[in-house]
Amino acid sequence: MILIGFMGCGKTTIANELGRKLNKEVIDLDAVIPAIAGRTIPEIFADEGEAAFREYEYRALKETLQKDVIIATGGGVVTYDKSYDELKGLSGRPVFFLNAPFEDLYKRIQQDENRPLGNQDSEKVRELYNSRLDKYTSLASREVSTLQTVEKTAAEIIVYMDESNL
Ligand SMILES: Nc1ncnc2c1ncn2[C@@H]1O[C@H](COP(=O)(O)OP(=O)(O)OP(=O)(O)O)[C@@H](O)[C@H]1O
Ligand SMILES: O=C(O)C1=C[C@@H](O)[C@@H](O)[C@H](O)C1
Ligand SMILES: [Mg+2]
Repeated sequence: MILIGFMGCGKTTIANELGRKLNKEVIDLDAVIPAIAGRTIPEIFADEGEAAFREYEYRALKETLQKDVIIATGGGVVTYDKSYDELKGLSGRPVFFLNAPFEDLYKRIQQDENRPLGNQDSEKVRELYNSRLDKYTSLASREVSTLQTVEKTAAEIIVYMDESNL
């Protein structure tokens, strides 16, 4: 399964919880990218720019989709057409859009410096969120709120998987 959604929606956290519960390997694209690029996410943004970051992210996505693992994507994966098309073309693999009100997401991402695009003033980040919403929705097999505990979110996803025989 693949988890998508804006920064701070809980993709990494929920993927790890699902991995524990389902005893399945978890791969976070934000961890694969620095391994491919040989530098951290903020370094890639600062030295090579966002376009280069999106290409690394696309390579990380393609490589990881070969494996039967739980995938936590980065918040902006949907903004790059090649990555979007890759996700759109998946069949038989559920894509969960994790979501919460923008104000909650913004609060959650302030404690972390690994998100250069999240460390801007709230109106800029809100614009980014609004510009991505349709893309998350159009890729989603199911939207799940993370305005509930991590355990409840993971349980909701597992019920959906069971009911859909996935
Ligand atoms: N109900 C919740 N579900 C998931 N995460 C939550 C929840 N409440 C608070 N958080 C917190 O939100 C923060 C962001 O979560 P996380 O890093 O999993 O987001 P993400 O979607 O992976 O973001 P990014 O796109 O930047 O990788 C974490 O500190 C997490 O503990
Ligand atoms: O929303 C985004 O554009 C990003 C989210 C993070 O997960 C990282 O992938 C990176 O900071 C970019
Ligand atoms: Mg993450």
